[in-house]
Amino acid sequence: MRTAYTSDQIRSAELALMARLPEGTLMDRAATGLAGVCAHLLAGSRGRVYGSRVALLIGSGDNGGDALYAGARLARRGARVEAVLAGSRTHEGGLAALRKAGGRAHPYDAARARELLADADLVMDGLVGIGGSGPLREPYGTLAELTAEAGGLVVAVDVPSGVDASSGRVEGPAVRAHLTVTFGAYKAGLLVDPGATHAGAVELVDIGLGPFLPDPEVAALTADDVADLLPRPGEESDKYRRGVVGIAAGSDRYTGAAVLSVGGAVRAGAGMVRFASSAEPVRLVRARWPEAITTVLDPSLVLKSSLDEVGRVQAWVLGPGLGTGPEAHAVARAVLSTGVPVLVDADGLTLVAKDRTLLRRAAPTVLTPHAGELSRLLGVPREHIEAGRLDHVRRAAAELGATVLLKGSTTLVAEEHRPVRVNTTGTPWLATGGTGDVLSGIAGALLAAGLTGYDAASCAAYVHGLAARTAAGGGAVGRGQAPIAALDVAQALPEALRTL
Ligand SMILES: NC(=O)C1=CN([C@@H]2O[C@H](COP(=O)(O)OP(=O)(O)OC[C@H]3O[C@@H](n4cnc5c(N)ncnc54)[C@H](O)[C@@H]3O)[C@@H](O)[C@H]2O)[C@@H](O)CC1
Ligand SMILES: [K+]
Repeated sequence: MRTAYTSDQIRSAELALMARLPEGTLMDRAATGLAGVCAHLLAGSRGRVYGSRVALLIGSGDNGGDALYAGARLARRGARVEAVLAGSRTHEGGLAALRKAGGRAHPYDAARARELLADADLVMDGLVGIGGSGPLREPYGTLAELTAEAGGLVVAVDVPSGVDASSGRVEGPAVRAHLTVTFGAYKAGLLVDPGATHAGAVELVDIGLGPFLPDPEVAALTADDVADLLPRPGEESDKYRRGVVGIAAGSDRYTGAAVLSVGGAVRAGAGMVRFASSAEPVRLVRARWPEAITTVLDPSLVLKSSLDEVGRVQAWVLGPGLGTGPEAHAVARAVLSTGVPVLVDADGLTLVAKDRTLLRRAAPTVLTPHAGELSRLLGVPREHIEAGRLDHVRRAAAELGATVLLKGSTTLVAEEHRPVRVNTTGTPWLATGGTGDVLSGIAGALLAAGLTGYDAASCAAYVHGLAARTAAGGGAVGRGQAPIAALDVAQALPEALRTL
């Protein structure tokens, strides 16, 4: 499990550790690690550190101090290191070390800074770290924007300046780094968008904080964690014990979502899929997934809130392509009044946004909105959700009394009193119609197998992202990949699952 923390949590741990160590030890560890990573990068891009050009952007706090000491180490190895002093003050020890090692420092000047950045093989962003708050003030904002024109690699020190370390929020200009070298522990804002995108790859330098860290605010499952959580059939398993998932999806108008959701469930290993809908989606699901047991729902029975004709299930998926009219509402009421876990997606979310009483139930509920759907559920503008994904997914879980999986470039899963789980798999190719329907089926199959809502949602997100990468051609994004269709993701599930 990769764990991540807020700035306050890191700061308290640092204070506890610092009290046990001689002054300057932590900064020395941080700067040594930072210089090592930068030297490695320079050796990779230029062949050697000697003679390479390094620009340092230095703010007034200890983040600048880290960059200055690391710059001094690179200068001692023959790099030409020049620092732009942007703050009202500068870390004295760091500045002295840089000068002693032959590095140079200049007061901020926009034209000069632009030249330095354009010429540098590597830019170190030491403007602000975990001490930053609010949008970057000048001249930091301008410098952050200038890093976009930098000719070489941009390395953020601890946190990309302009990114809120605790939440990943970005308000105004912010550094976009190729790599962020972070100290002691991951900051939550490095794993959650938009912060995660600004951070680029993240490298952790151990400074000994481990024993002093509290419970994390954010966690990311690794492949091993997911492999441990995924159900595997035993000798005495049969299709019922492996989990029967009911899927109430599709309508005569929207049929594809049903086929995709059923596909996700079948391929993710459901013991059995029971599909209930109107005649046309049932016909199409039978044609595409003969494994599914189908029922054409009789509207009069649904209006009486009876789903007995469908047969027993251990969990329901409700919503993809269901429509939002009175009949869909009746289906939603019938499904949500059962005593089994229910995953609500797509049109199901629109229905519960209009009628929150549907969510008054004792069994677990998992909601899987994207930002637009969450905006309707919470009555908050979509832009606010996008800018503060971590805060809003937490709020939704508390307010709606459900496990909430917020889809997007970094998918988040929140449940009250648990760390928010952030998904690390996936690919930008996933941003295509129907992939969410496949996800609903995967998560439904895992719920039916007995995973908690929290584990089912986070494992489903992981496996879905992995299958998407597999379908696209491997890796996150880059050459050698091709666009994918939603059904490709369902089809790639077995190959992806075999790697776990
Ligand atoms: N505390 C520790 O034990 C360690 C801290 N380290 C480094 O120290 C950093 C934290 O240092 P500090 O607490 O000095 O804080 P920072 O250096 O992160 O930033 C604080 C300074 O930035 C200014 N500032 C804050 N928000 C701003 C904004 N929006 N625009 C412009 N200026 C802004 C503040 O006025 C203050 O001068 C960490 O991120 C890490 O890089 C490391 O050396 C490891 C050990
Ligand atoms: K920084």
